[in-house]
Amino acid sequence: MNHVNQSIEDLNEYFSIDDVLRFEIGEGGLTRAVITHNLCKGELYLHGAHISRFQPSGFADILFLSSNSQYEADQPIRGGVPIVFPWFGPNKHDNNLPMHGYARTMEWQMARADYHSSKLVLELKAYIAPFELQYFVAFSEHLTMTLRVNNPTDEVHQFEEALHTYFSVGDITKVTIRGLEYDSFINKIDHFRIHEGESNPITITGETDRVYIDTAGTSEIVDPTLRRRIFIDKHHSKSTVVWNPWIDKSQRMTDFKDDEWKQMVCIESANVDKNIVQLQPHRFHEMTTVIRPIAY
Ligand SMILES: O=P(O)(O)OC[C@H]1O[C@H](O)[C@H](O)[C@@H](O)[C@@H]1O
Repeated sequence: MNHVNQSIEDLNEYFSIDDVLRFEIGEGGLTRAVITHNLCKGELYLHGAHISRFQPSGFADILFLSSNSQYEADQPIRGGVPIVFPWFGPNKHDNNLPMHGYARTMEWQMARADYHSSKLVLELKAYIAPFELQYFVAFSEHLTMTLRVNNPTDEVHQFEEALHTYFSVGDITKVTIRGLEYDSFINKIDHFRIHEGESNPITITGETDRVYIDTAGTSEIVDPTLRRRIFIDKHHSKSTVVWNPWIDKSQRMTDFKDDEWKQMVCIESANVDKNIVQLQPHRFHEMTTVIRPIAY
């Protein structure tokens, strides 16, 4: 189909699947896919290819979504999984460019929807010069996200990327994050100084904004309040970002409620800073994250 203007009618005609996938107008008039199958419920906005909901059967929502989120065409949605691309944080050459790049505020195009073996796979596409992007999202008992970046040019190009996943937690002060012990990190709230890794799992006791470089392993959120663990597996992601704005920053964020820091933590699968990707001509790079909740 023509991927330029995708109306709700066109999207439903080409991609809807009975009792599994439909398209509708969501918050702020933005188009979203609604996923309902026997293993999970989900939502994905074409604005930013932004997953705003993932709720496997038997669990409360896995993703945090701010009740103050704006849902405006030029703003990122606050919560869910914003895609950070092609730079992380402020642009290093031009401060007027948007924080975290263009991907999270542009309109993505639906390219494919397949349902088999209780797994719904959506493919979305976008173009951010000089890159062609494909985003594969599989909704099942797990949530699997793969960002594929293609370099169709004859030159090497570099980019940073992150799947900036907001996790919903029962009480952030009781949560521990495992899997990053002994790894040193860039501490953004301490003038970007390198801090040595700690032997204990991470606990959040204040504003936290850490970039772990060369960390390719699985992380785990242990949430005794919601009685669940969430495993975060990664492939071809060498950086991990841990973020919670805590009290003061929450009050400064207009699209975030003052007390919502208690109910969320971001664990971001990424390739940033020294792990920036140098993409050779006519090659692609794929970064995958799998979100696996387990009750306990
Ligand atoms: O407010 P945003 O542009 O969505 O950024 C939210 C956060 O994203 C990342 O986690 C960065 O490390 C933080 O420094 C930033 O505050």
